[in-house]
Amino acid sequence: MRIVADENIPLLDSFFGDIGEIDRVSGRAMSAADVQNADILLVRSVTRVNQALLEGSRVRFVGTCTIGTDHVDQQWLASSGIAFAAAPGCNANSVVEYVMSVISLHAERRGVADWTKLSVGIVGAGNVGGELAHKLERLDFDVLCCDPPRAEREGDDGQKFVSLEEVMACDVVTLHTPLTREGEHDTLHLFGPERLSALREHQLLINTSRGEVIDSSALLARLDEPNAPTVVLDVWEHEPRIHSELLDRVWLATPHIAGYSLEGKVQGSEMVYQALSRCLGLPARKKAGQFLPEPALAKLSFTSAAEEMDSANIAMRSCYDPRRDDARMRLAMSLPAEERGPAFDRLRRDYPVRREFSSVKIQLKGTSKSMQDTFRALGFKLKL
Ligand SMILES: NC(=O)C1=CN([C@@H]2O[C@H](COP(=O)(O)OP(=O)(O)OC[C@H]3O[C@@H](n4cnc5c(N)ncnc54)[C@H](O)[C@@H]3O)[C@@H](O)[C@H]2O)C=CC1
Ligand SMILES: O=C(O)C(=O)[C@H](O)COP(=O)(O)O
Repeated sequence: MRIVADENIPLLDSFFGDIGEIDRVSGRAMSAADVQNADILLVRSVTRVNQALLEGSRVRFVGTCTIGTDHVDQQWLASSGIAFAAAPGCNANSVVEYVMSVISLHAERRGVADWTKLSVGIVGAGNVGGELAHKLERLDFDVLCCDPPRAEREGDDGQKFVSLEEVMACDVVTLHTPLTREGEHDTLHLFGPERLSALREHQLLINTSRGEVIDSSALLARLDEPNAPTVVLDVWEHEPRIHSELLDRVWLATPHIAGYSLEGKVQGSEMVYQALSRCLGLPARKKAGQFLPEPALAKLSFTSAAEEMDSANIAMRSCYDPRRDDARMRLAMSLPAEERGPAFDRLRRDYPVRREFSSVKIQLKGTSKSMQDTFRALGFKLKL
């Protein structure tokens, strides 16, 4: 069995080595010639998987080790009898931790002593948005969610959803929809000139969904106007060749790495390994957890002298500080124009190991119940 795989998929040998012979290729540059003699194709989000790539090949299974599937023509795969699997939810927690870290930095920057006083509006309440809402509610934030497809499916029996306009009145507006180009609720340029003009100076707009959910020319124009909102972008139109003027105008800019915790990436590989094993009728005994190394930061300790929010900020930022990704991104994007695309991809290929909050044990000595609840809600393990 011949497997062609994006070289950036972690643990290829560990998960897939005994299923077939693996050829590693660049996901971004993958061509029809690369996959011609493959039986199995494993990708991440940067490979367009469609008729042009696969027609005439032997490929019978395609797996993407990502949540998003907008790069895959699933209709064509189904009509060609090619099995397909994605990794829903694999890196949802990583994105949630990115957003929580951004919100905590924003609160500090704005002089908001209690970050839970910021209302948060979530657009798209699936695996990422739903988990984010859950964590924020546990922390006592006011959260509003807009998800018309879920609202229609679940009716009055489900969770309460509000309109996009209501969500857009929140202090923080964060986008977690898939990129869809057709249908009643398509999201391509969901945030165009009109919606962007409704956002005000005190508001924070975060996009970790797909770049094309925001019209970047309209955003650029809006950011040049008075009373523009603060913007954080992890995803960009036309990656890896991003709009560098936009980069100059956003507060935090990161190279599509919100989902890049080690846990998230390895779970993506595991979920596709499970799906492929099912498809081939093989036992699937390997688990992501067995391959995760010991974290560099294993323990943090706070005493009764620790202040709740300061301690939570220290803990979150010791695990993950988006400002470091922003600094690396700005440095890379200061290269000459023709070198920026490859530099964007290098930032992603060579991404440093980032562990999730759950990898750190927090020791709390004589601290309040409220402080313990905060750490638990953030996802840290407690050692009392
Ligand atoms: N920046 C990054 O590193 C990452 C980005 N992503 C992106 O985040 C997206 C969301 O991920 P999940 O939550 O796991 O997906 P999901 O499929 O579980 O949830 C998406 C939700 O958006 C809702 N939705 C669809 N159209 C909508 C609209 N017009 N308005 C409001 N809600 C709408 C859906 O009903 C669904 O509940 C992915 O599709 C992917 O594009 C995912 C992982 C990492
Ligand atoms: O899972 C998704 O969806 C994502 O956006 C991934 O985190 C993107 O990672 P790559 O596939 O581009 O490595």
